[in-house]
Amino acid sequence: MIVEAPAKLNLSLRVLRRRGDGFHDIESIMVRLPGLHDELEIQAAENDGFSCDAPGVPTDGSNLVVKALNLFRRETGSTDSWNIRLTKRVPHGAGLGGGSSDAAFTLQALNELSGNPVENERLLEIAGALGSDVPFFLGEEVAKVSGRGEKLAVCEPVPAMPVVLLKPSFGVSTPGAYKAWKDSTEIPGIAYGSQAMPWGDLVNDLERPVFAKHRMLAEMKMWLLERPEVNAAIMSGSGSTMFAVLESPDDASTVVGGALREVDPTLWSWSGWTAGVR
Ligand SMILES: C[C@](O)(CO)[C@H](O)COP(=O)(O)OP(=O)(O)OC[C@H]1O[C@@H](n2ccc(N)nc2=O)[C@H](O)[C@@H]1O
Ligand SMILES: Nc1ncnc2c1ncn2[C@@H]1O[C@H](COP(=O)(O)OP(=O)(O)OP(=O)(O)O)[C@@H](O)[C@H]1O
Repeated sequence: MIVEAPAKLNLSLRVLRRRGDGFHDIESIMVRLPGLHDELEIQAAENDGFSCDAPGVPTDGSNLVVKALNLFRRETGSTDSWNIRLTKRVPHGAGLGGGSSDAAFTLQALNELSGNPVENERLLEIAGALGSDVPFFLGEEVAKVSGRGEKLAVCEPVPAMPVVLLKPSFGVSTPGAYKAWKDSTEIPGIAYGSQAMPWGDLVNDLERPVFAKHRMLAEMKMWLLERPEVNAAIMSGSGSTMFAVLESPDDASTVVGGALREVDPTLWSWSGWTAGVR
């Protein structure tokens, strides 16, 4: 079975409060990027096997795909063995939920290949144990997420939008971003507030802690906001990816070319459409 595991963007990310368990309650509108996805090849085998082609992504038991397999087996008592090959296309440490998506789609595929022994509700609980972004990938392509990330709700229609993603060579630690959130301060002159879109606000409360540590991300955001082709620009998740909502998909190469020339020639970039109402 070949499975695509898409990335996600946070169109809005509000951090509400720190919880007693060390996590934070959030409210976020999350959207998949169907065109930017990892690929999982899952086959029945004599013995378990896992391979991954990307440098910097663990291939041992700490990989979220292996963790998903182990949790699925513990849940079902299944003795089946699987060989899983992961081809990474979503950069990691990027705020794009790459590993989380891999875990969710591994869970879903194993359940299907095993005759659906695990009910959806229980699958969501297992997903939540794998990580806060994992449950989102078992639901709709656009969803309102709350709690730690395990509560999914239907959200108002969001249009599919043309976007450009730009990521510097460094990643951002998600735990570090949340840890720094409460006491972080704003850099003067940087726009942190929400940007009004026809369907709602683009805003990310983790920009404040992350920009305090990585000023170039703040400067990249301001550079994007000054471009006539860009309607809005914001960081996704805990970063380091910044994304711009474009006036037209035809402007993508102009924006990317300008960023490579004027911001950072080593930027990773991707352009395409978010999921949503066409
Ligand atoms: C930033 C987002 O990606 C936005 O979608 C998510 O909130 C984070 O999702 P994730 O990377 O799957 O996060 P997890 O792997 O569950 O948690 C990593 C660490 O981030 C912090 N964390 C995560 C989620 C959350 N709601 N509050 C937190 O404080 C915790 O220190 C946690 O130990
Ligand atoms: N299958 C996987 N793909 C990518 N990273 C993985 C995977 N399994 C474990 N990891 C580890 O988990 C870390 C975070 O992975 P992931 O890509 O989900 O986070 P992210 O891109 O920062 O997304 P977000 O910040 O939105 O959660 C990686 O830096 C890597 O070390």
